Parts: sequence; structure tokens; C-alpha cells
Amino acid sequence: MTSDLRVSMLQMTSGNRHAANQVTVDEAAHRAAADGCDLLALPEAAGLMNKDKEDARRQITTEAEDPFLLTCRGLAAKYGLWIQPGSTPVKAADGRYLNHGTLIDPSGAIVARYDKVHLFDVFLEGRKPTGESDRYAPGTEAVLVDTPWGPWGLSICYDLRFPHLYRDYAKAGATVLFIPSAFTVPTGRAHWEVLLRARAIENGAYVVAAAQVGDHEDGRTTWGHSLIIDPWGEVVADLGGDAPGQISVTLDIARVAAARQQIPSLENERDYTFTRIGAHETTPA
Ligand SMILES: O=C(O)CNC(=O)[C@H](CS)NC(=O)CCC(=O)C(=O)O
Repeated sequence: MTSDLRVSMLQMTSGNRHAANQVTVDEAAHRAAADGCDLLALPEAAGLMNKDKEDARRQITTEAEDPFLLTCRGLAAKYGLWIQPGSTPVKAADGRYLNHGTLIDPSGAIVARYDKVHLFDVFLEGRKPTGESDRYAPGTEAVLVDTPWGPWGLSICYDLRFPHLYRDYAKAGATVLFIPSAFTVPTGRAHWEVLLRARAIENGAYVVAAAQVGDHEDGRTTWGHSLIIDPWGEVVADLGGDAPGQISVTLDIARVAAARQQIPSLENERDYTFTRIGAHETTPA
């Protein structure tokens, strides 16, 4: 297994048309290649951030026709880069709309596909319900993909709050967990970094979480703070909350095994019985 993985992470303010987002990624891939990177990681909704369902659906195509993914595939091949395009909306053959993650290899081939499993249907104080499942159908498959740097686990944004997904990836040997996101500002402030660091620590894996930032054309504002976290839980890159940006860092994949050797919590797991003591069974004082 190759130990050094040089990653470039892009923090974006994606717009509600594909074309401008493609220009942003074109420049980012050029920079990643100039920095000697193996991999470029993008945020959730990198190719199209558009909460207007009708307007979005006029633009969303199948994966094969998607202009953003075609651009990413061309850039991967041009620069010999792996690209994790975060996610972008696509239409499935059966007509369902999906929040669609992929992994593209340096030949430009899509080698893995992951559709967001846990959709963001929450009720934040003082806000309209987010209703992501009104716009997308949920995926039903966890996807781990073998690479020269070990297996990588795919996920998207709100999946972060479902730790068993990452534990399943880690038990199967995942070295890197991708969590591309478009977090809200209030939940980002309160939960983002602590949840990401927890996923890295409890799984002894690198976490690569490229994020959307700032004020978007579709009216949303996102938290930013794209983070890369090492298997010991230390933040190795943070792009801040103010503006788009890009950072290139070298990850040492051998540190995954080192963390899991020191704290073998994945192996120390045990089965247990579950007992509930009901109030009706207690003896009154
Ligand atoms: O649909 C798009 O265009 C892009 N996708 C999103 O913005 C998604 C669904 S609305 N956002 C999240 O999952 C935020 C999760 C979050 O903020 C939390 O868990 O606290």
C-alpha cells in the first residue's frame, strides 16, 4: 500500500448553474496538479447548488450526461488526478433524483458511486423545514472503494450524524472517510468540528470533509470550515468560514494502522445484552 497521499481540498460557494461551478473546479484541478497532488476533494453539491426544485430539475441530467461530472472526468484524465467530486444532483434511469457522490480515477473513469443515504429532513428553530427528501430519493448502499492507499469510504454531509456508517467502513479497513458537506451555519457552529473529529477518532481514520461556504445564489448560507482530520483526531487542515479556498496536504496512511494499534477499539468491541428497567417494575418507596 502506498503511504503518502497528497490531497488538495477545495472549499466552494457553488452557484445555481453548472457552468460557473465547472470553471471553479477547472482552476482547482490545475492548482492541485501544480501542487503535486494525487487527489482533489470537492464539497457536497459542488456541481449544482439549487434549492429551487423546478429550476434545478430543468438542469439535472443522468450521470452520463451531467456536464459537471464530464468536466471532472476530463480534468482527472488531463492531470492524472483522482477526483472525489463531493456530490452533485443526478437523475437515475428510473426517474428518481439523487444527491450523487462518485470517485473518479486518473483515467477519468467513475470507479465508485454513492447516493446520499440520510437525507436532511430537520426542523431547526426559527427556520423552514429543510425537507431534502422532497427533492431527492435516498440511497440504500454504503460504498467502500479500494485504492492504492487502502479502501476509502464515501458519504455525504448529514450522513455524518450516523456513526454506524463510518464504523462499518472502518471495520472493513477504510483508511480515508469522505464527508463532503454543505452545513448550515447554526449546526456548523455547534456540531461540525466535534462530529468530524469524533468520526476520525472512533474509527482511527483520516476524515476529508470539503465544504460549501458563504452566501449562495440560491439564497442559502453555509458554514465552510472544510477540514482534514488525522486518525488521532487532530485537525491537519481548516479552510475557515469566510471564503472559498484550497489547501494541499500530504497524509501519511501508515498513521491509520498506528492509531488502530494503540487504541484497537474496533477489535475490542463486544456484544452485550440490553436490559430496560421499567418504572412500573420499581417498588414504590
Ligand atoms: O441539496 C443541495 O443542494 C445540497 N445539499 C444540502 O445542502 C444538504 C441537504 S439540504 N445539507 C445538509 O445535509 C446539511 C446538514 C447539516 O447542516 C447538519 O447535519 O447539521
